[in-house]
Amino acid sequence: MSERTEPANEIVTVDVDNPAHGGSVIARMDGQVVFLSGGLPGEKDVTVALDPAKGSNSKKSFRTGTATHIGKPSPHRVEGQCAAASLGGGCCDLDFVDAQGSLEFKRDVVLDQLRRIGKIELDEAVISTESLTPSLGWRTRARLGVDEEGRAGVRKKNSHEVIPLSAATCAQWAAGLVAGLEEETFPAGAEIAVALGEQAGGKIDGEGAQRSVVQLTGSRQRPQRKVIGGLKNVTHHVKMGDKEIAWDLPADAFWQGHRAAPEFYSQWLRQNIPADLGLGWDLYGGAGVFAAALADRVGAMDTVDTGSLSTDAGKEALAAAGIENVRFLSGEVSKSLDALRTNDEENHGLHVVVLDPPRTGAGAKVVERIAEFGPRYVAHVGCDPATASRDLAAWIQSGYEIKQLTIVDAFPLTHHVEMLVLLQRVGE
Ligand SMILES: C[S@@+](CC[C@H](N)C(=O)[O-])C[C@H]1O[C@@H](n2cnc3c(N)ncnc32)[C@H](O)[C@@H]1O
Repeated sequence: MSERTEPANEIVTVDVDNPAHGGSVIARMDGQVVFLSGGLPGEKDVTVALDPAKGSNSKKSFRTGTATHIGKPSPHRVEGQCAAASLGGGCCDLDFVDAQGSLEFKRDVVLDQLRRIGKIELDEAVISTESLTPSLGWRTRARLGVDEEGRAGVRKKNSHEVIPLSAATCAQWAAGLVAGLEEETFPAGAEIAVALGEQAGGKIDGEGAQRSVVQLTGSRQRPQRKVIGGLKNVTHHVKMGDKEIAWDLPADAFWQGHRAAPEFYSQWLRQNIPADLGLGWDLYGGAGVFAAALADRVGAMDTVDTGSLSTDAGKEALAAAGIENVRFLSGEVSKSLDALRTNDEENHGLHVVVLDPPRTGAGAKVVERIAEFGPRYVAHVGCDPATASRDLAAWIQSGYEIKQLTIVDAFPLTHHVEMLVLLQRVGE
């Protein structure tokens, strides 16, 4: 029997146009669009190894490929900064661009998705951008895969294969996050959640940093969890106005990825949402960070989330901070809306809704349902430009207008981006 050989990659040279959603960039080749990874906007004479045009790809008007040599690099190009990504890790797909280039890349993607998906064209005056710092070592929580030999590490891109910690670590991780774990063995196929405690502003405690390591086995939806190292919970401190609030959270509970994010987002909310409001809702509220940020701006607040670990931590944190006007509910947002209060104790109605859905977005139906309750202000936080654009279009269709869009590079080294959007009911 003859051996099957893989077809050799076709090599072409292109100039890069604009960035695309998902971290690739777009070039054109004889009128055909090429989505290529490893390139930056404006780069010229880029050598591309095209992926074989097979299956559905061959029938479509686009090809995919990888940049292998850059003739005329972007002024924003830097040496790859992540050791794990250089070995194929699925973590840092944009580790070869500086902070300014990263922010411009993400701004272009967000505005493009708003135009294409949301049919939304914004006035420059309502758009602002921000890069969270630091741009390296910004993550104090991570999830590691475990290989057949029991070694923990970064999963390869689109694969279950693991790059063991002894071979490489990820440049997103704060110093000390995974220290010593390269010498331990874990059950094959488990997931390891690890977290470090932080002071206000995301500053890490240095040598004395608290750490928690939680092993997750079994199904992804309902894993068996076991604290296998350090503390049961680590503490995150967030400054809000003249208060500093402390959250004690397990390593596997949701907390914003960038260590400066909770404080930045809280300040943004406090700057953009006026005081003296009636009722508020904090939907997909996690541990109630946004509810806490607005607690002194509203009469009362209801927050809803499916995650019981963060809900429990939120209840404790707000009680310890003396915040008494926030009520935590566990459940799916779509099924909980009718159970939420519609007035505060002084009979003021629903004035503000904050929603921070997962990457899939809230969905047009949920947005339309919330809009029926008629809040004056909506703060929509979206971590996927495509689904957020769809949700924002639904807000506009439901009678709201965008007053402010802040595009935040909250996930440096990756293509991910956060959108903080303030909407107001038309006529308010
Ligand atoms: C991006 S996080 C926002 C967390 C929160 N705003 C914070 O800053 O901590 C999304 C949250 O949505 C929750 N979630 C996901 N799907 C949900 C749903 N259908 N209904 C309610 N909560 C959901 C997750 O548990 C997670 O806490």
